[in-house]
Amino acid sequence: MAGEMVSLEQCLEKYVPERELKEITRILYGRELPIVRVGVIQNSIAAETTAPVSEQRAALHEKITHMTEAAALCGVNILCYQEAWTMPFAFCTREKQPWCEFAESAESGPTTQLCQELARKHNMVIVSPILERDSIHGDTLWNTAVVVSNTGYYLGKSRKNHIPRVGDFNESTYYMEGDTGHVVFQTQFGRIAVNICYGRHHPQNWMMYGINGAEIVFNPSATVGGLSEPMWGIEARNAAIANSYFTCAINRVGTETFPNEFTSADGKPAHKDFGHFYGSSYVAAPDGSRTPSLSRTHDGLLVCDLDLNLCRQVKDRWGFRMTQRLDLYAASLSAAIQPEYQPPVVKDMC
Ligand SMILES: NC(=O)NCCC(=O)O
Repeated sequence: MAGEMVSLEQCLEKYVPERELKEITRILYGRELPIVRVGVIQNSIAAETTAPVSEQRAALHEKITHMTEAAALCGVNILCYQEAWTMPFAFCTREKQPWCEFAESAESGPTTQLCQELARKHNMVIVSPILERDSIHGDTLWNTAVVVSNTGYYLGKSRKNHIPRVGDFNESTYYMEGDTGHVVFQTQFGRIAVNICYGRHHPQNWMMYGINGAEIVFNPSATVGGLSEPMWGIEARNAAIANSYFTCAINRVGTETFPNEFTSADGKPAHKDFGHFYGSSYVAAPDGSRTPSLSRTHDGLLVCDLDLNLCRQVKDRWGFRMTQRLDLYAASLSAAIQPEYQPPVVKDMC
């Protein structure tokens, strides 16, 4: 009906000054729940892998800028991109050039600068996983997630703790296991952490982010159907349950073809691609619920509202943290890593 009021809230927002509106909202609806709107982006590469490095990166910068604008229109507070989002996942080739040229400074490289601009413009925390070059420490390379605050400030970085040595994931010749531990970033929208890709197979890696207080753990990934798809829906979801926090699993999409053939060291013919990156990004909650997946084949932005109160509510209900027995495992693990360790196996001698 023409002239009909759309909603009470819209009317209040239009006419009541901000400070009074806060108080009115509290009286009408009770205390403000810390709902956080999270976005995750999965995407294919944006140029041929034979194009100059600067062109490939610029094309991805452009694509992700547009997708970030879409996230901003949805009111996203925290946005995370996929693993090594500025480049094709070229580590399968075992060639150093030109792929190492994608590496850039976590603190001041062009990608962090772009994220700072976007974060500031959209009042959004951005998690940006890149190939890092650390020129302070001997020009070393790392697989790193940069976290930029919603003010555009560089908050810090978290490096990939577990490096795959499986199938065509030959990453260990490019960078070493991360040395940043299990850092948690206290942002304006919640405490977040980043468990990069292969780290999702290690329950103790997820566990440490929980111990350090994370409420949301992002898992930016690059993984292919032939290898990990049956595990995909289980691991991040199980981590959310086991650690009483939210998890966001993000995988790239598409098939990336490289100029030179490589083998998978399995006696099979050489080939030029990794297989299909199956996307299927999703978000899981501490109570075991989860969103549907994004597409297996298309770029996508998943937007999800998280009530961070659920972390404590699930802790109180299930008591997984209270019953965790870290003392027991600390002692058992300290013993198990000793060279002279004898597993307590009771043998039937009859
Ligand atoms: N990028 C990466 O660590 N991939 C490893 C394969 C997997 O964990 O599924």
